[in-house]
Amino acid sequence: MRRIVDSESQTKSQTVLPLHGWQSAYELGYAAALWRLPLQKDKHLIVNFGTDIPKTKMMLEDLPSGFAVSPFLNLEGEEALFIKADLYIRFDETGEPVSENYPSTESSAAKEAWENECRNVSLVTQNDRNVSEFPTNSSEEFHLQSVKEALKAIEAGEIQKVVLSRTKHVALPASFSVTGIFERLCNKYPNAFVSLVYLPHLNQVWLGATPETLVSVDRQGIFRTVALAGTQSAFDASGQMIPPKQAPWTQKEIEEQALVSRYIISCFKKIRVREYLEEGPKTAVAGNLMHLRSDYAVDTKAINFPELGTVMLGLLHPTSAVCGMPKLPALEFIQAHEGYDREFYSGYLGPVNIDNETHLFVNLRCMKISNGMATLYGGGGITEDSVPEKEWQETELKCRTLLAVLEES
Ligand SMILES: C=C(O[C@H]1C=CC=C(C(=O)O)[C@@H]1O)C(=O)O
Repeated sequence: MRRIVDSESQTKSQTVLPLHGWQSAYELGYAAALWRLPLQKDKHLIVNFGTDIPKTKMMLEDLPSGFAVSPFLNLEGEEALFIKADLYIRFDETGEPVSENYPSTESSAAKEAWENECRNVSLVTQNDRNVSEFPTNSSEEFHLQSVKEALKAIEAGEIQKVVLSRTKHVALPASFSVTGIFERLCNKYPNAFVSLVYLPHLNQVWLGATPETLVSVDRQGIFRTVALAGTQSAFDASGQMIPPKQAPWTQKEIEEQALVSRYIISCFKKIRVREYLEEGPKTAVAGNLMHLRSDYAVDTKAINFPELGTVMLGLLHPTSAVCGMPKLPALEFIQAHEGYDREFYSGYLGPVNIDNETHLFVNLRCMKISNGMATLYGGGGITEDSVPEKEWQETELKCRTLLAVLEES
C-alpha cells in the first residue's frame, strides 16, 4: 500500500501525536487502532507489535486490554480478531498524551522502532479530491432484484425482515490520507464512534463513523445496548435540517425498529434479566441521516451479573438491525442473495478492557481501504412494507455520505 499522508506536521519531537502514532504503526506493518468514542474529545491509540492477530473468543472478563474486530459472519463467536494492546495512549483534545500504558514488555525493540518512526514520519498535505467510482455487481438492478426476492420470502412467511446491503468501489488518488479522513469524521460526526484500524495480515484499513452501540460496559458496571433502525434524511427537500422531534416516521420504519427492540428484549428474556431500563424510541441524528433508537441499560453490579456483556454479545450479534428476523433464515437469505462477502462490515468493533471499560459498536457507515481502492458499504432493512426503489435510494444515501467525506479531502 502506498504511503498515507496528512496535513498536520509533527512539531513535538518527543510527544507522539495520535495520527502520527497510527501512521507510524502502519508504516512499520504493526496492527493498530485509533478511535474516538461518541460525544468525547479524547482519542485513543493501541498498537500491537506482534506478527499475529489471533481470532479470539470474546470472553470480555478474561481478555487483556485491546481492540476487537469481528466479521459479520461470527455465529459461533470464534471469528473476532483481537488486537492486543502492546501500547495504549490516550490523547486529549489538543493531541497531548494524557495517559500511557505499555502492557507488554516483550517487544521493546519493536517499540523503539515505532518511537523512532513517530519522530521521523513525514507527513504531507493531502490535496487531491479526485476519487473515481467503479461500477460493481451490486448495481441498482441487482439490488432491486434482491429486494424483490426478499419481499417474496416475507410474503411466503419465510422471514419477517432481512437487511440487504451493497458496496460502492472507488479508486483513491495517489496522495490519499486515511488519517485526514479520520480527523474529518471525528469533526463531522461528534455522536458517532469513529475508528481507524489497520490489519496488516489482511492488508486492510477499516475506517468508519458508526452510530450503533452493540455492547458497552462502563467502569461502574452499567451495561448498554441500543435498538437502531429506520432511516431518513436529516434534511428536507429545501436542504433545511428537520428538527428531530418533528421527524415524520412511517409505519414501515416504526415496525422495522420495533423488530430490533423486540429482538433485544427476547435476548434479555432468554437469560432471565428483567431489570433493564428501556428508553425510546426517539429520533437519533447520525450525520445527515436520522434513525429511530431505543436505549437499554442494566446495572450488572446491582443484579450481580458481571459477565452480562459477554453473554449479551453472544446473543445479540448479529442483531436484526444488520441481519433480520428470524436470525438464521435471514442470514441464509443474505448469503444467497447479496452476492458479496461483507467481511467486517456489519460485524462489530471497539475497545475491550481499556481503562476498565468495553465499548463495542456495530461496524456501519464504514469503508475498507486496500490496494488503493476504497469499498463503501450501505444496507437497509427490508420488511413487508418496503418499496424496492426506496430501499435502493437508502443504500445510495448511506454510501454517498461516505463518498462525500472522501471527496471533501
Ligand atoms: C445496515 C445499515 O444500517 C442499519 C442501522 C440503522 C438503520 C438501518 C435501516 O434503516 O435499515 C439498518 O438497520 C447500514 O447503515 O449499512
